[in-house]
Amino acid sequence: MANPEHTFIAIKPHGLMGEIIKCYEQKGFLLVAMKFLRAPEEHLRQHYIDLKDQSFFPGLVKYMNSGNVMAMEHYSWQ
Ligand SMILES: Nc1ncnc2c1ncn2[C@@H]1O[C@H](COP(=O)(O)OP(=O)(O)OP(=O)(O)O)[C@@H](O)[C@H]1O
Ligand SMILES: CC(C)=CCC/C(C)=C/CC/C(C)=C/COP(=O)(O)OP(=O)(O)O
Repeated sequence: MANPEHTFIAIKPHGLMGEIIKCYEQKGFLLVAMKFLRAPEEHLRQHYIDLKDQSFFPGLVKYMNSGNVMAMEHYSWQ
């Protein structure tokens, strides 16, 4: 099998984590690593750097930093 594509997916939990993960699995994304953590503000600023000039950027960083996220790595094959 060809080398897999690696995809990062972060979910901000609202009680539907299982359903959301299942949707990705059904689309062929294989969950290979997951970690529940609070993303540091500076990390989020860098992650969303493309959006830094958008009006919602400060709110986005604040929201994503306001509690834990489920950070996941998935493999998929074309
Ligand atoms: N118009 C908007 N108003 C408010 N928040 C937005 C808006 N557009 C994007 N966002 C927030 O910014 C986040 C990142 O947006 P982005 O366009 O980078 O999408 P993405 O799903 O992370 O895609 P990709 O990983 O391909 O960049 C979204 O998950 C959403 O929370
Ligand atoms: C929305 C968004 C951008 C979220 C980012 C969240 C974030 C900071 C994810 C980092 C995950 C990571 C590399 C963990 C390392 O775990 P490890 O077990 O390999 O190493 P460690 O536990 O020894 O540090």
